[in-house]
Formats: sequence, structure tokens, C-alpha cells
Amino acid sequence: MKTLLVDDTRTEQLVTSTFLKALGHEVVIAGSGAQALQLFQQHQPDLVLLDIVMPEMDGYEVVRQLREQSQNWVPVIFLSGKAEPQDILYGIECGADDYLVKPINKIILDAKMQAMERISRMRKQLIQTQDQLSQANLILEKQVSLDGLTGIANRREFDLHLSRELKRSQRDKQPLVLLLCDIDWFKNYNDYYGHIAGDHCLGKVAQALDRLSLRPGDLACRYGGEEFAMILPNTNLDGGISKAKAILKCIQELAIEHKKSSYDLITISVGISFCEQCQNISPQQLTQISDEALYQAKGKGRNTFHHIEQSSL
Ligand SMILES: Nc1nc2c(ncn2[C@@H]2O[C@H](COP(=O)(O)OP(=O)(O)OP(=O)(O)O)[C@@H](O)[C@H]2O)c(=O)[nH]1
Repeated sequence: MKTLLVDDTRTEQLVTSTFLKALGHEVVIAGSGAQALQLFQQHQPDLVLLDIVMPEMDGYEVVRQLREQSQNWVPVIFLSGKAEPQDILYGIECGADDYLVKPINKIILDAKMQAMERISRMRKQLIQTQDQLSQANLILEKQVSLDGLTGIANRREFDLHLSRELKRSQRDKQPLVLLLCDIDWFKNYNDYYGHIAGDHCLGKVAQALDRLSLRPGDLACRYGGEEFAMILPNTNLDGGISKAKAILKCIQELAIEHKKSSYDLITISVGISFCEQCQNISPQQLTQISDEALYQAKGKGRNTFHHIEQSSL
């Protein structure tokens, strides 16, 4: 173990460091409390052996400052000629983990070092496991909100986001647009090109929609099957219409061949719902309106958008 030995007496430094080296430990020596704090930062030792009685800054103060400064727990063992039970209790209360009475016995020093090393190792393992768990949790949290096929937000995330953003719009009396998008003649596409090609196509469309959701509150998600949604908070009807036009253009520009469509390309239809101040409307109602508008867009020949006026909302 890399050990920081703090003692103001040269002979004590020599005796203890000789013991430590004989036991196979690396030793860094500090001759004062101030130097101990500085060398602790510089060397990041695994253990500190700390004399108590020193001029200017005693061991109690050093251990207090070490505990304040360092996020990581490092075992500290006091070395002292003060052998009264009250001295030992006070030393532990100040933040030390163990106490050795001088003159130091090499075998007892060895035993204490081994015990501290074991605790330190277990603690490092615990921290490592905690880090791995946090990483795994982050990945899980992400996966829970993503659609497995396309990699964009899933239906669960759509429900949460719409509910959150609608509440925000209601509170701030701000507008919100919800677009529902559906790939045209996708059944024909699957039937003609196969289900795997269909999956690829869904992925490309999803990524294109994702790229089009530019602002921080915007969200593109897979609503289900070949249907996608885009939530656009703080957006008025003009903004929603221009976003729908951008979507139509962008999907056409993907230039995915679709011989069983009258456009010869993969195209999309978009239903728009919009609320001005978003009072008295639920996420379900807004979605229903978009769905109805989408149905109308399909009726208009597809590869187009439609919006339903809701002047009272
Ligand atoms: N490849 C693939 N196809 C899917 C997936 N989810 C839904 N579909 C298919 O999407 C097609 C949707 O067909 P319909 O609802 O009839 O709609 P459509 O053929 O696109 O016709 P319109 O919407 O009226 O233009 C069905 O064939 C579904 O099997 C998926 O994850 N992968």
C-alpha cells in the first residue's frame, strides 16, 4: 500500500518507514501537518499513519481537514505515545479509523495494515459495483424510453412528453402543435418488398423525423406500427404547417422506391392538431384531433397534410 507517514521526529520516521518498507509498503514521509495535507493531495495514498503531537498543526486537526477535503475515504491510523482510553476515543471521534500506541510493534503494525487494506479493498469493490450499477441504470432508463426498431422515442415516451408539455402550455398559456404522421400504402410496401425492407424503411423515416425535431422541447417518436408523432411545444399553427411541409419534403427526398404507390416513392401523410392557449384539452383529445386530421389527409390523396381548426382551444 502507498502509505503517507506523518511524524515530526526524524528517528520515528526512520524506524516506522523501515518497518513499512520491510512489510512491502511504499512510503511517503511528511514532517508536519501542513506538509501532510499537501502530500496527501499530491500522492493520493492508500493509507495514512499519523502522529498526534506535532507543532503548529496536530494530528487531530490534520485528520479533520483530510476528512473535509477528500471525497474518498482513506484509512487513517493514529500513532501516539498517548495511551489513555480517552485519548484513543478522542482520536477515533476526530475521524481516525484505528490507533497504535508508540513504541510501535512491527507485528501489530503489520496486522493493522492488513485489516485496513482489506476494508479499503472491499470499499473500492463496492464503489466499482455502484458505478457499474449507475451505468446500467442509465442504459436501462434510455432503453425504456426508446423504440427498439427505429431508435427514436417510443409510445411510452410520447405519452409522458405530451402530458408534460401540454401541462406546461396550459400553465404558460402557450400554443402547442401535435403532428401524427403515417407512411402511405405501407402495407403494399411490406407485401411487395418484404417485412425486412419494411423495417429498414421505418428506420429511415424515423431518423428523418428525429432530425426534423430541432428545438429542445420538440419530440419525434414512433407512435405505433407505421405511425409517428411529433410534439412541438411553443409552436403556433403556421409553425405546425411549415413543419408538416418540411416533413413531406424530407420523406420524399429520402427517395425510397415504392412501386406500389401512385407516387413511386415512400411518402407520408400528416394530421395536425393545435391549441392556442391549450385550456380545457387533454392529451387524448389532442391526439384524437390529429388522428382525425390524418384521416382527412389520407382522404385528400395522401402525401399531404390536414389540420382541424379548434378556435375555442
Ligand atoms: N415492416 C414492418 N411493418 C409494419 C410494422 N408495424 C406495422 N407495419 C405494417 O404497416 C402496415 C400498415 O398498413 P395499413 O394500416 O393498412 O396502412 P397503409 O397500407 O400504410 O395504408 P394508408 O395508411 O391508408 O396509406 C401493415 O402492413 C403493418 O403490418 C413494423 O414494425 N415493421
